[in-house]
Amino acid sequence: LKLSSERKSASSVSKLPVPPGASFLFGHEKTVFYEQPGRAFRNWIEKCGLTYRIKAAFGAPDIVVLGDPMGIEYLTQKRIYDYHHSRVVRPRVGRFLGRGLGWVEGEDEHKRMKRLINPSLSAETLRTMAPDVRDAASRVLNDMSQVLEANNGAIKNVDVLHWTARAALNVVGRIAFLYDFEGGHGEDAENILHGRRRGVTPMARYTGFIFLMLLRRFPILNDLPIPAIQAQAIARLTIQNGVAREMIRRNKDFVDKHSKDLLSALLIAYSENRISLEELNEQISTFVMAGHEATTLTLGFTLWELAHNQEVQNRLREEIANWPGEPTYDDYVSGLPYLDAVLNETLRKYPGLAYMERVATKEDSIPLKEPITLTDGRVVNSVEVAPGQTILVPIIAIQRLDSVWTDGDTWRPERWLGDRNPTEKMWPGYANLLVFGSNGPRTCIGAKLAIFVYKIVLSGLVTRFRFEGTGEELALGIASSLQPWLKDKTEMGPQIPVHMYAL
Ligand code: HEM
Repeated sequence: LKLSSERKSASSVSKLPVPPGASFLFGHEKTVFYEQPGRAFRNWIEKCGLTYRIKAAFGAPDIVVLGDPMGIEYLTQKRIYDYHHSRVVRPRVGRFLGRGLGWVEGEDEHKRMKRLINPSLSAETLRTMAPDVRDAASRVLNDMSQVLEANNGAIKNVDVLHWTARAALNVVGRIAFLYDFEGGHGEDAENILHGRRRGVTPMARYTGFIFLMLLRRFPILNDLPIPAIQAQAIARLTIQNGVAREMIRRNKDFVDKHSKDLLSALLIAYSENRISLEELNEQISTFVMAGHEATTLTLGFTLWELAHNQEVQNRLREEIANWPGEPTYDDYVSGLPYLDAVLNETLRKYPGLAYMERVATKEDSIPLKEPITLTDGRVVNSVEVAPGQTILVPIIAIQRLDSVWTDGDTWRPERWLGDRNPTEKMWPGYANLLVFGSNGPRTCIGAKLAIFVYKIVLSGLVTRFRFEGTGEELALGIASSLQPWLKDKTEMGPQIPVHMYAL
């Protein structure tokens, strides 16, 4: 008792500014959920500053909303091992991806897994894989060309996620797992992609609010056989019960010790008893899922924006078409500035992980760059938190702040060219965004691969095809990752419709 009251008095959370409008039952969380992703947090940043607290639903303890760049840097780079995934997020990561690198907690275990996987996703390895990435992407692009040819060069209202998912899965299968997903049209690929779709159906979203709130309050619900929760596991189980076993069966006796791909690295570790069969399976599902999903959506959002910005589309096509020969890995990293601007702008406006949520395991003092005025009038430049404190980094809100980006909701790649306003360089992380995390130990390990695959696939798409808008409107939502639904047609599931023409 003594300990807990000491901790309580050390925390300054109850004195943080709090926005108006909390409901008795749902706190601020209902507003967060029903507005477009990030919108509520942006409004509250304008009222309360970069760091404040919100009331949680069902009387759960207040949540600290941390938008301060120094605070985020401190938490994610210096102290990330003291801030764990919450009891809501962690089971969800386990269900969607598996109990692999994204799920593990504890510095030693996490570092051990990272050491095992890092070499397979390094720039050095990716450099050698360029021909395979190109080849695996071409397989899907060729399929698209054929479908267009069969339709006299034009397809109206095509869901581009159908194709970007197949491209991303086909590439990750080939280069990370020596596995042929048959252009994303094989039975395995269909099962994984179909399973994933079921996991993020609008059903999952609309039952989602009450669920999420109840889960926060009663994490034990995670273990009950609730359909919307179980649906999140379908794609992972498809992998673990089929594809992963097949990958292991085919390759375990022929591992090339010099091979740099992820499957070989995992199989070598397994054969040397450094990892268990269970871990092998969990890592495979983690990397098949994480390896294609966010890339699929980022490519999809890009095509949506290009379809609505013909000038950008033409300029991008021109830059790529004018490149002599095939760009190498390094050319893709730094030689095509407009392609890079299109990528950054899409990552800024549509971060796959819209909100990052962590829970303090220790008492801590989080330093802040922007001082805050507490409700007792004191001006401070740190937040004192107690163990168990939930902290939410509103990534999508930060990346769209008008005070930083001027027109935060506008997709405008040009903003990335030339000198940028210094305020745009405030946040730590890739391109001063938080889209891959923020350069700390738990930052996205697949970022280089994702960027490379994105650039190769997008280059192929815009040099072969032209995209136009359909007149539909997108309504973004969150089902663990940022999802595109169609306005007033959410029951149709996530999709990005465009008209597509052969060039
Ligand atoms: C555009 C594509 C991608 C985006 C936006 C993205 C975003 C992120 C973010 C924000 C995190 C940090 C999560 C956190 O700290 O809570 C993360 C972690 C992770 N990502 Fe990615 N990711 C992408 C692509 C990939 C790819 C291609 C792979 C695999 C090849 C991958 C594998 C992972 C893994 C395993 C983690 C967990 C890392 C750890 O906890 O140490 N991601 N990703």
